[in-house]
Amino acid sequence: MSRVVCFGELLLRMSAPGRELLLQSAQLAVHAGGAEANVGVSLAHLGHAVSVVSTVPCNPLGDFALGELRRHGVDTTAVRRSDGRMGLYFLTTGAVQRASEVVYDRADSAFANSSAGDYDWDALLAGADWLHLSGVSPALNPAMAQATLAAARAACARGVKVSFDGNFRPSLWARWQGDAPGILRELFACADLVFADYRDIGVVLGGEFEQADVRERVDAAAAQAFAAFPRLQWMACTQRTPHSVDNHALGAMLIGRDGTRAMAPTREMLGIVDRIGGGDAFAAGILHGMMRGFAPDAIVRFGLAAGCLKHSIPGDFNPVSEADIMALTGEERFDVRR
Ligand SMILES: Nc1ncnc2c1ncn2[C@@H]1O[C@H](COP(=O)(O)OP(=O)(O)O)[C@@H](O)[C@H]1O
Ligand SMILES: O=C(O)C(=O)C[C@H](O)[C@H](O)COP(=O)(O)O
Repeated sequence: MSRVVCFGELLLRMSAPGRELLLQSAQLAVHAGGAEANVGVSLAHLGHAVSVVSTVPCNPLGDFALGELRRHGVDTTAVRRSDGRMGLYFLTTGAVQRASEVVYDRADSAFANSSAGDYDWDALLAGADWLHLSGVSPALNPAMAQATLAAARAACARGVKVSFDGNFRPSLWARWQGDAPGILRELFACADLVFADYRDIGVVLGGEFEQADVRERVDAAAAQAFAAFPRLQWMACTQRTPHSVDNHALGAMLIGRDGTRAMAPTREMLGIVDRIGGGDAFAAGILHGMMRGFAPDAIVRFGLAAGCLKHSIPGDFNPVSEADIMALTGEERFDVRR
């Protein structure tokens, strides 16, 4: 069991029922989420000691979010409570030719209005093996960009490994015209492991990757990332091919500075239930494989299977066990397990 600290915004997802348009009927389903918390919930189900560091408002919405994390075995004692509002996002799930859509309603949330000085990383990182961060937090505003950097630098300074998920959100950066490449470069420089593909590396280092094969683009991007960021050891990413809104193929790669190149065979996912959080479930699967000392091929197969399972589960979280994921990597069986 490892000890993992996840820093980021807790969100509530408000979603239209089934495949309805947003507010087509006067109902919304509510789920707790947020990129880094999603990773934390997965890792707690995989047996790790996880604590989430964040800020939520002192109101019933903040209580709900914390209750959901606790229900999934995540330690919430390091979550600050403050004035302000809960970050929300509204999800309309697509169907047929209509794509899914996310509308954020998170400006001036209690988390977005916190700052670097609110988090005592000496205490928060004591005994931690990994700190997990994502590109969502620095995209919120200048203070959160600094707070995320402070967390990453504190972990580096204390010998805590840093896992950083690119999670590029152009609409958040555009709200304040933040210098995404400059800030993300500083975060990548602190990371041991990044979840990023050639598009993320294109944003961070500039330039485009035009190789015909997507995996060759990832290889080229990884080579540039290892050259630019001496601390970086691993880059992992999925390759998604949407055949339609509900039917995607998902493959995955794990590339190491030492020349390791592991690929998981592509999985066809037909009749996707909910893809939001699939990337976070993948990230948690990769982290789990690394923390358990799996071989690179097994790590990437485990991560991909975790991400695929998430596509079958409504809500942001992927509350599945190691055995659930192993059942998929090992047997390729889809009948009832009895
Ligand atoms: N517009 C974009 N520019 C650069 N990178 C992007 C953009 N959109 C997504 N990405 C990156 O591509 C990767 C895959 O994203 P996505 O397709 O949303 O997959 P998933 O849901 O599996 O995480 C992520 O690392 C994300 O940061
Ligand atoms: O956008 C944000 O700020 C969020 O945190 C909301 C989402 O829950 C995660 O981002 C899911 O991300 P994927 O796993 O890539 O689908």
